Formats: sequence, C-alpha cells, structure tokens
Amino acid sequence: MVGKPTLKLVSDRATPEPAVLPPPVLAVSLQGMRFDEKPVLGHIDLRLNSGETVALTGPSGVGKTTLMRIIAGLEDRFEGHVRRPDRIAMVFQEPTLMPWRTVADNLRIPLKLSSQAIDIALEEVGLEGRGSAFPNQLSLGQQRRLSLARAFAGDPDLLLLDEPFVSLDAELADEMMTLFETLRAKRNVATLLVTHAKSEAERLATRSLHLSGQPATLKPAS
Ligand SMILES: Nc1ncnc2c1ncn2[C@@H]1O[C@H](COP(=O)(O)OP(=O)(O)OP(=O)(O)O)[C@@H](O)[C@H]1O
Repeated sequence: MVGKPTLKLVSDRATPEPAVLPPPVLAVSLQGMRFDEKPVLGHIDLRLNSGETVALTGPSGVGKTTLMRIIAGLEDRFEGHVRRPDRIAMVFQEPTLMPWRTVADNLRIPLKLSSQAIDIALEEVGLEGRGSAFPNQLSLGQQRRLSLARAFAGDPDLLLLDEPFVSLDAELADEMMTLFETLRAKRNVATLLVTHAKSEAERLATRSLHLSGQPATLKPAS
C-alpha cells in the first residue's frame, strides 16, 4: 500500500524572526504648551524605552520642569498626547519627605510597603535601623538617600529625576550618583534626568536631549 505523500519544507537558510520591538515605556507627542498665552513648549516627540536613561538639558526657564510635569500627569494645559506607564516615581531637587512622619512611614504611606520591604529599601541605601527616626534627624545626604530609596522602592517603570544631585558638594553628589547607578542596575526602569551638569549627563545617561528655543523643542544634545 502506498502511503500519502508527505510534504516536507526544506530551507537552506535560517529564516530570521521578524523584529518585534517592545512598545516604548513613555510616548510623548506634544503640539504645544502655553502659560497664559505665552508659548513655552513647541512640537515635541519623545519616546523612552525600558532600561534607558535619557538626560534632558537646556537653559534655565526653557521648560524642562514643565515637560516633566506634563509627563508625570501634573500639568494638563497642553495640546497633544502622553502615553505613560502606571508606575511613575519622581525625585526633585529637594527631598520631598513628610517631616511629621518617621522614615519608615515615608515609605509605608505612599507606597503601601510591608515592614520587610521597608527594611530592604532602607538597607539598599545604607539607612538600615533608621526607620523610626524622623527626617529632620537625618543629614541632608541621608534625606536624599531616603528620597532615592522611596523612588525605587515602588518598582517604577518610569523614573523622573529633576536635578536630584544639584547643590550638593562634589563628594556627596558622587556618592548619590553611585547609589543611583547601583539601584538602577537591579531594575529595568526608564529614566528621564533633568540636569545642568554635562559631566552628570555623560556619566549617567545613555543619550542626551537638549531643550531650546521659544517655544522650546527637543534636539539630540551635541
Ligand atoms: N505655573 C506657571 N504659571 C505660569 N508660568 C509658569 C509656570 N510654571 C513655569 N512657568 C514659566 O514657564 C517657563 C518654563 O519654566 P520651567 O520651570 O519649566 O523651566 P526650567 O527649564 O525647568 O527652568 P530651570 O532650569 O530654571 O528650573 C518659565 O518662563 C516659567 O516662568
């Protein structure tokens, strides 16, 4: 009895898998932004992928913080569209801690962390055993470390850093940057970092963008 012929597909070269890129963590498409009729931001397209750190530079007053606030969902006076992840953390120049709450509560209340997770977060930034202290009992450097701990402890997909290392002496700035690098290495977070310091951008960022003009637009930094 003759069996049914079988069809065998033979290929002499490996067929490449189609490249499927994951969607960006953040997609910003702005047509413009005005404050009281004054145009501040112009046409801006910005995409951030998981795991990359993008530095955002530009002269004072150009609109960097305004762009960060739009991205964070804190500003809605703009034309355009922002697709952002649910888990976003922000770190500002000054540590925004609740002074009337303990160190542990500063992590527990906004992030709803367990005691064990709080201990781990504090240990990561060298503040183990300081959970019952109040923020004003910490040094400035420790307060900044707590701010970074809080930002990372929520396991954000997007981290917005607005000049977090400014006005620190060189040694403390270096310590904070090293800490940031250590925390970042354990996660796949996308980071947008506003900075005036070229050395900071060169050290921490995978690429740099420059905001300039009036209304301001984005270009790759030279
Ligand atoms: N709430 C507001 N109402 C009106 N104008 C504002 C408001 N916030 C910012 N501006 C104006 O928008 C412009 C951009 O301000 P923004 O704080 O975004 O600049 P920046 O680039 O972050 O500056 P810097 O580097 O000095 O922090 C400035 O001219 C500022 O005066």
